[in-house]
Amino acid sequence: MSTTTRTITKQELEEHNEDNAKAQWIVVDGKVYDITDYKHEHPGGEDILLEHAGADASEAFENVGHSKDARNRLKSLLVGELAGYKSSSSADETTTSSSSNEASSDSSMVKILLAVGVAVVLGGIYFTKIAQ
Ligand code: HEM
Repeated sequence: MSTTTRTITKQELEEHNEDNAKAQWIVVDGKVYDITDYKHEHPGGEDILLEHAGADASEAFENVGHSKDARNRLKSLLVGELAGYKSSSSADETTTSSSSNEASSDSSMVKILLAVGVAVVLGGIYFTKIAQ
């Protein structure tokens, strides 16, 4: 049985570069994929995959506009997740995860409290003016 949820350090990833005769890995969107066997089958060629071995290929992968088929193929090559991965694209700003939803609901609570505070102050000023 393979362990698909393994966490891979940047150092471990970098060791699996094109000079590693045993296994080469690439990263797409924070996930590490084993291209050792797949590189021979890749329709875009072996060299282009090896160029990104041991590194993040997210941008290159997206730029090609790979099909759904290609994305499905990725799943079968998964080794694990890259530790401490931060997306270099802005894609994660538009696709909200449940954790960022929590964070944004926190900040909208602060906005509501601020709005109520401002309303109370303005109301207070208004009524003191009226009372004069
Ligand atoms: C393990 C990761 C990758 C997988 C599984 C993969 C898979 C595929 C597949 C299935 C195709 C055929 C077209 C399609 O279905 O979209 C393809 C084409 C292509 N791939 Fe990848 N790819 C990977 C990574 C990359 C990377 C990192 C590059 C770097 C630029 C790349 C460059 C290309 C190019 C240029 C083509 C077009 C080939 C042509 O139409 O002549 N691929 N890839």
